[in-house]
Amino acid sequence: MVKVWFMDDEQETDQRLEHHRSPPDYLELPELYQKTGVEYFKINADDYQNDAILGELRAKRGYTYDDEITCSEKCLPDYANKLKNFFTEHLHTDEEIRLVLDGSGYFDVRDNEEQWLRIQVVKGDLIIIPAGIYHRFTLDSNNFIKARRYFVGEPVWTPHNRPADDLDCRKSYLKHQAESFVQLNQV
Ligand SMILES: CSCCC(=O)/C(O)=C/O
Ligand SMILES: [Fe+2]
Repeated sequence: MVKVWFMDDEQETDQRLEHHRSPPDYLELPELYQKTGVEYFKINADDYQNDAILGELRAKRGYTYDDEITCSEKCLPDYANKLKNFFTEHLHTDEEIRLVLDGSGYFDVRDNEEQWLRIQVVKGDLIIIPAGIYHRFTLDSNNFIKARRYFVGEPVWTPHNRPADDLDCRKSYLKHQAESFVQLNQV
């Protein structure tokens, strides 16, 4: 099962370590969604083409493009540079959808109080990172992940490094999160 935790503030040690707080402070998935809008689904990675949850997601959200990315020193062209860019805090104008087929890694997302939440993804985890949220990605100490990427229309992978607060997608994201917070607190 996917694990999510608040990160420590340690910046001198290896980004591939777990970076837990002391004591470790975990979040459940509903809390992750409330704080960030990140969505999570469990998929059968060995037979993802026939997975009903993925099929429904693809139809409902209109994913028309998919491909595969393998991040390892051997498989990823310009490995060091790409990993450096993945770990630079950024956002995208579209959702980032990743299904892990093999290996593992960490997606870090900023919560509503600017704290880093670390999402550990392993085989079968599908996450949807909303457009406009600041995030980053790193391999863990296994140095290997293979994932499928999904997109609506022609894929745009461009990362907008922080600060990117003037982008419409950032404003929409913040508005959506603020409205969800109000709704939640009215119940
Ligand atoms: C496991 S996919 C590599 C990371 C990536 O594509 C990305 O955009 C990170 O923010
Ligand atoms: Fe990204």
